[in-house]
Amino acid sequence: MNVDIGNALDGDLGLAREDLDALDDRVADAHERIERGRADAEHGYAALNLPDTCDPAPIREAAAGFDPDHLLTVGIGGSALGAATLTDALGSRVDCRYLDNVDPVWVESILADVDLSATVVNVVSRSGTTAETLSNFLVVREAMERAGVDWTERTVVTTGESGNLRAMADQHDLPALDVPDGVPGRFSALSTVGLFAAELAGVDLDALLAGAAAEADRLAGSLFESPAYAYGATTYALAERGAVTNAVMPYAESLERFAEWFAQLWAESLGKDGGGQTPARALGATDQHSQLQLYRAGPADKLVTLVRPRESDDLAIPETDLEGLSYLGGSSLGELLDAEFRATEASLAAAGRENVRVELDRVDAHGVGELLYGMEAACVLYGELAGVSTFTQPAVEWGKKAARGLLGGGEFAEADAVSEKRRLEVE
Ligand SMILES: O=P(O)(O)OC[C@H]1O[C@H](O)[C@H](O)[C@@H](O)[C@@H]1O
Repeated sequence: MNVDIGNALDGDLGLAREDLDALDDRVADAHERIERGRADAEHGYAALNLPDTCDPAPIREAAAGFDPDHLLTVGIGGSALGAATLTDALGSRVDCRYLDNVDPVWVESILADVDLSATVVNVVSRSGTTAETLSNFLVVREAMERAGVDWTERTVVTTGESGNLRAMADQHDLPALDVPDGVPGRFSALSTVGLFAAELAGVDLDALLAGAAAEADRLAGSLFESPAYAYGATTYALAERGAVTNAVMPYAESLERFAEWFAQLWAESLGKDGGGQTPARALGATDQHSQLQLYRAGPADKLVTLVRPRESDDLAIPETDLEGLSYLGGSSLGELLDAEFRATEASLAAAGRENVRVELDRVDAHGVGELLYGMEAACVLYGELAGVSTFTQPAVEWGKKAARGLLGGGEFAEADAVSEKRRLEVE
């Protein structure tokens, strides 16, 4: 992963090179803290050891013997987005669907769309208790029974040591993959959680983990020596100066889901104690024709992260005799995308709007391994600099308890707040 922070300097928010030089001492301290956490495999920090600790063998073993047309991953948040990011970015020989919502109309349409007798189900929940995931799984299970498919023959469970899912896997003797200790969901893409889908999809897991390992090797006690820390420190420094939004704009359709994965990573990890940075999802070049107006001319309270592969396959634009379009003929869609990327970057900079360029060599397993690991390390560094508890999500838990209380799943004070809702209806 290559990070260019030049356009983050001397813009409207006033971040100067000297500020980053001054911040670098704190980056060194934070790096030491992160390395200590990794050495002790502390909760959260253990995720940054996955390139070494993740063993693809049990994942391959769980996937062997299946040759499905469809893979239905049932999970939510960190138990779906990592896998979805990998299979979207790297392509799949299997039709991958992600049941990560409980919209009944949508769930029903997916179930109607796949051949359940040619489907593998991977039900993923670290806690084994998430209501959306377990409910969806019960629905899928019943649909399989109705279709005369033995779901126990086609289900692989990925979960923690205990919980409802673990109990079900034991009861029905289902193949089960362990979610590694100390790895929160949003940091688990490079573990059993993300890699079962990737394996079935045909992704080269060794190359993916090698890419992550290469990025891990670049972590160092200075932001000027580590692309991941350059990104984490710069986004933190800009947030301190008022960049409350971070618009992540990949220039590759295959990385659109990456922006969604990034949004959970950034929001749940850093949105604490009144601080954080709101992740916005954009796509280049498409959103140049929608959101870019705001990013260039709206409030000076954001940064734009432009992400792209340095190389990719290309498609020629045919010659044309249409006057005014001749400049396009003989060029290629790749050249056009590249020009759009650089033009957007320049247009933001010319308006004083901070932006950061993140590049990978190609959207391949190695490059995506680098990118995901790099962003996780950047996030952990930002969390250290901001002094927040990066690996918890108490605000999310609050809502989960309220919903559970409403559904009669126990007594939760949080559910009382629902009846206290203020109303001012206009009909
Ligand atoms: O894997 P699970 O335990 O089912 O959790 C799935 C998701 O649910 C929660 O609401 C958390 O906020 C997420 O961080 C987590 O990834």
